[in-house]
Amino acid sequence: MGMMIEISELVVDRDGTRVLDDVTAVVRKGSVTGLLGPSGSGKTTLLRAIVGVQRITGGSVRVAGLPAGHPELRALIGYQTQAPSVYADLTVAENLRYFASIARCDRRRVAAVLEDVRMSELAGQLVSRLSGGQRARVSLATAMIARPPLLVLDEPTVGLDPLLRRDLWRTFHRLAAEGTTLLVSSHVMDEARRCTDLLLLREGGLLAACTPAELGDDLEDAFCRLVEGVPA
Ligand SMILES: Nc1ncnc2c1ncn2[C@@H]1O[C@H](COP(=O)(O)OP(=O)(O)OP(=O)(O)O)[C@@H](O)[C@H]1O
Repeated sequence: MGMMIEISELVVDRDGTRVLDDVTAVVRKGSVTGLLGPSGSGKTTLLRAIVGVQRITGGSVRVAGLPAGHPELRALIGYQTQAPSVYADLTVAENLRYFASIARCDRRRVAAVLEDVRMSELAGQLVSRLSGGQRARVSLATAMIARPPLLVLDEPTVGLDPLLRRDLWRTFHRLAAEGTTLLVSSHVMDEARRCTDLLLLREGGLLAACTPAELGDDLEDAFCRLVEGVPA
């Protein structure tokens, strides 16, 4: 299996502070890779570097064989930031139709993607009248509308109840089975179990690249030990 993302000796400084320090990692095509780490460990910054919106100090980031930020990558990557990026004064469906037209994709995708995020019943609702979790799901749907081969999702399950969370992870795996690569950040260690591959960050450094099975049964404990540098 080929690599969708190749990160080599990546260094990022933000406002004079080293935020990522010598990160080398890969994301396999077709994987559901979890990017996990405590708050402030650099997850968002790493995702930004992959999407090509982060100035980097050193090293390299390549996506589908091209340098991150290359114009050709724009159509290949769906990015969901932590801040829901949808229009409050439009309905759910209007938002999706708008993003579909920008991405020049078939409007018939709107119904399918709303079903994916379990928002079909609220299609006619104004976004300003949605809950935070519902708004986040509309935002996720906009990232998925054009069926990009790579989805980069920054904490997509924050604020969702367990059922929705489970549904979304099922959707992620269905997309992966259809050939999409997903890179999903989370600070909830429990979600690590749902990933095929894991990248663990601590204080801007890559702590481990492994599978959930390699961490053992008690993920929370394994993670704390890794972060604290305690031998298992
Ligand atoms: N715009 C910025 N300018 C300077 N430093 C920043 C900026 N944004 C974030 N940082 C710093 O970079 C470090 C990593 O932040 P980042 O947002 O990448 O972490 P994170 O792991 O995504 O955290 P969280 O889970 O809380 O979102 C933090 O120490 C943060 O203070």
